[in-house]
Amino acid sequence: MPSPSNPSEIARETLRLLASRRISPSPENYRDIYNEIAGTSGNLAENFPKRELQALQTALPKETAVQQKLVKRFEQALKGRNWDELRDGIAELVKQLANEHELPWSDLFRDFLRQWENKQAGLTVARKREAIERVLVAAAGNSELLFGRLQGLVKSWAGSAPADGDIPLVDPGTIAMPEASLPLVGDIVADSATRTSELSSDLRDLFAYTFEDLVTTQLVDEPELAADARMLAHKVRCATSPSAQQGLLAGIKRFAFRLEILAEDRAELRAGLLNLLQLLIENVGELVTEDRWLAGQIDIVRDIVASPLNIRSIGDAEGRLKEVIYKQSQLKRSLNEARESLKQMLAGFVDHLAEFADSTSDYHDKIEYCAHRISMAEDITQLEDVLAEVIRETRIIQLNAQRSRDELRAAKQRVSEAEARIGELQVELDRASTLVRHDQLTGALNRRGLEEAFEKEVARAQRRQSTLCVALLDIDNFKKLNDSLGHDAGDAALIHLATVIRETMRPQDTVARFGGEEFIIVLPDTSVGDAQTAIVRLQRELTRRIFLHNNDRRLITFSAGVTDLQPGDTQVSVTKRADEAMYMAKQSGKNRVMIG
Ligand SMILES: Nc1nc2c(ncn2[C@@H]2O[C@H](COP(=O)(O)OP(=O)(O)OP(=O)(O)O)[C@@H](O)[C@H]2O)c(=O)[nH]1
Repeated sequence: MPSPSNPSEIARETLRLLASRRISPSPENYRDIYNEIAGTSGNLAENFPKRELQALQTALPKETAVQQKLVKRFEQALKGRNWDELRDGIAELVKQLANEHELPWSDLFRDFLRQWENKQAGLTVARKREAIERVLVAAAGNSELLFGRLQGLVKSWAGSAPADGDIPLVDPGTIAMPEASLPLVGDIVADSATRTSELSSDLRDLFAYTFEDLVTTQLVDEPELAADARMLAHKVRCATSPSAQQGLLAGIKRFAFRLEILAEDRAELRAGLLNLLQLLIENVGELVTEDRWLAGQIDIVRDIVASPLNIRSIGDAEGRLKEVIYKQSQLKRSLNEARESLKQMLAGFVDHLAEFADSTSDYHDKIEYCAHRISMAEDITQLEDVLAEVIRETRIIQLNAQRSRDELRAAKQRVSEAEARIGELQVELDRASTLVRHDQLTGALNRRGLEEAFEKEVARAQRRQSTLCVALLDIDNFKKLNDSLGHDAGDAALIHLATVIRETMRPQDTVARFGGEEFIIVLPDTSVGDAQTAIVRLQRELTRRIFLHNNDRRLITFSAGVTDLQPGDTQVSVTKRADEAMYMAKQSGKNRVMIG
């Protein structure tokens, strides 16, 4: 049979063959057999490289709205195997990419440089750098967006009022950048017109440089954060693709948040220090009665400056300083009063002495006159009168002398009473005011001190949205220890426990004596599980550091309740919960820690 030559014959023959070969009449099978009969290859439709084009479509950029639209069009064309649509789509995409490169980067850089070097009121180099960093983060990997944002930024700088005086190019405290190591403006601008395609790489370098060299120098006291900054710098350098840059965003935001917290802490620290210094200066006038007080004050400040600063130690020093100053002023006032009454007594006594001297010289004159009258007397009756006068004058002088002696005795008595009062006052003030916020026996905070510390910790936890735990400890069988070893041994045991607590817990944990043999520990930034673990660790430490009294070894144990601060809690409610948990610990056998 001759081969069919025209399309309708080929079509008919195709249908026949499909039937005789029992092949299902799908469009693909029809097309295959048609090609077979017509002697044509799979040609265009057959060769349509669907898989390759799909891979191409996946790789196409989709950052901007325009790009996304074009990719959509490409996808449609691909679905319909429409070569024409594909061709037009690709052409437009290429054109769009070319347009993107036509963004006037060199103009923008000229303006950028100009505004970078201009001095605007309130804008330091550090601020400008910060703004650039923000733009970089916001437009990571999207050059069109980056262009728009940078342009907006440069315009805002241009719109700022020029600075009157010399604005420092670098904020105080910011490290000056060694010119040789600057990977930024100079290099970028030198050939910005020819290297616009390398823009984001240069800006990445600038970004990494900021993290690695500038941020880390500000984090000498924060090695963990500094290590994170270096890690981020490394990641920024490696993040060449838009998706990698996008992936960096969350990390950078987290880092920025931590920097913000750190800045807040530092501000608080600075304010605390300033308060402390102010307090010292304001009250220096009070520190005149005894030099050792002044030395004590200075010692405290010296200690604070010598040790690593933290908000709690400054708060603690401030509290102690206030108490010392209070005591000092009280003591000074009392001493002044006592001195004043001594002065008055002395003045009174001198008056009496003068009076006494007057009356004695009067007496002498009178006796002399009497002696004269005796020598002139002619009979006994005349002598009687003179003698009576001598006796009268002598009595008067005797009475005067006795009165002066009595007054002298009374004054002496009053002086010794005043002395005793000063002594008592000193002891009383030592007891009452030296440790107003601290328990005198153990040196831990007392209830008042705890109240203040608790308030501060709660405010801090709320501000940072962090957890805060409270543990209440009660020594087990303390009465037995007191009864068997004596009250002094009991006191020594309390001191021992307070010492072990202070040395075992973290510096940021607050320790207070809540009552007789009860202690409270406030644990900031701690989950309730971790707080329980910390208190159990304290129990273990107590078994290691055994209490020794007159060579008598006694194991001190305690039961504890731990709870965390809940929304709406007050110090009373949280302490009550911890107390209930502690009670449960006692009920279930003592020497254990329960969560409330
Ligand atoms: N040495 C000394 N003892 C104190 C002080 N304050 C309270 N105490 C004593 O602590 C004891 C507490 O006894 P209890 O409340 O019966 O408690 P406990 O014997 O520890 O019994 P549990 O708590 O059930 O384990 C009492 O004997 C108080 O006198 C103090 O400052 N010094």
